[in-house]
Amino acid sequence: MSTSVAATPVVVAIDGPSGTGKSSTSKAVAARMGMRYLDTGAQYRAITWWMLHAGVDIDDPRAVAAAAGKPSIVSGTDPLAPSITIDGTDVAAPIRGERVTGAVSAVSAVPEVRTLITDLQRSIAAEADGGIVVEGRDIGTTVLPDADVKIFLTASPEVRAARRSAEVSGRAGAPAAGGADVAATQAALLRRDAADSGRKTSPLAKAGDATEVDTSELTLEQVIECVVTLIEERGRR
Ligand SMILES: Nc1ncnc2c1ncn2[C@@H]1O[C@H](COP(=O)(O)OP(=O)(O)O)[C@@H](O)[C@H]1O
Ligand SMILES: Nc1ccn([C@H]2C[C@H](O)[C@@H](COP(=O)(O)OP(=O)(O)O)O2)c(=O)n1
Repeated sequence: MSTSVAATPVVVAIDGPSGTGKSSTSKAVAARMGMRYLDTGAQYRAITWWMLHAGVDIDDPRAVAAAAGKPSIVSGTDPLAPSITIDGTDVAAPIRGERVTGAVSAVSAVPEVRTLITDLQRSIAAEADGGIVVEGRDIGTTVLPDADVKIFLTASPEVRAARRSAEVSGRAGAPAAGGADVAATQAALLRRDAADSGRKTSPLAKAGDATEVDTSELTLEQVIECVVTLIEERGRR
């Protein structure tokens, strides 16, 4: 098992669409290598939760922009116990609900929201003495363009939808996902991909210098090993 790879803190950017394995891989890699971990999607979800909670019309970009600076988001970066609060409220569970998932692309497309959250992400990364794995959609392209290692995870829409459906139906009290549920999940994923890739400000995109890893046919352990190897190779250069 690997520990720290270099004397200087390593910054790793992991981007890609939903269900490609960003969170699972990033957490495991950070834990194994003694690094911090930042889930930037959770930050966009948290501000979306707050907007909905505060009654902001999320379909009105000017209203979203005007409210964006009001709440305070705090991300805990321990990969074994990541946390997220907004104005002191623990929102780790409610930000995964359908309402937030359906609204997050609209809120995260607003430039004022992105500027505030990007600044927050950069300051968290700058404070991570032992290095950090940051996962999201625009980390390699916009947030941390000088990251030491950049990875772009992909997987087929069918595989991503099956993973998400299994995850949701595995939650306490949830029914097992059938074919129709997987098809609906896939349609929702593709809609969100289109919105996230099509927005004007820092869309979901692979950085030119990122290594693309298709996880469709790989186990989670194989993806983790692949990322650890890429980080170790970077450390030896
Ligand atoms: N390579 C893989 N093989 C099988 N299941 C995976 C793999 N990577 C992730 N998963 C599972 O797929 C689901 C979505 O993974 P997650 O890491 O949340 O993706 P993302 O952060 O890209 O949306 C989780 O239930 C996770 O355990
Ligand atoms: N760096 C990021 C991270 C997430 N977002 C937005 C776009 C995504 O659809 C949402 C939610 O991201 P999240 O990583 O939680 O999504 P999944 O868990 O992969 O479904 O946030 C973003 O715009 N930029």
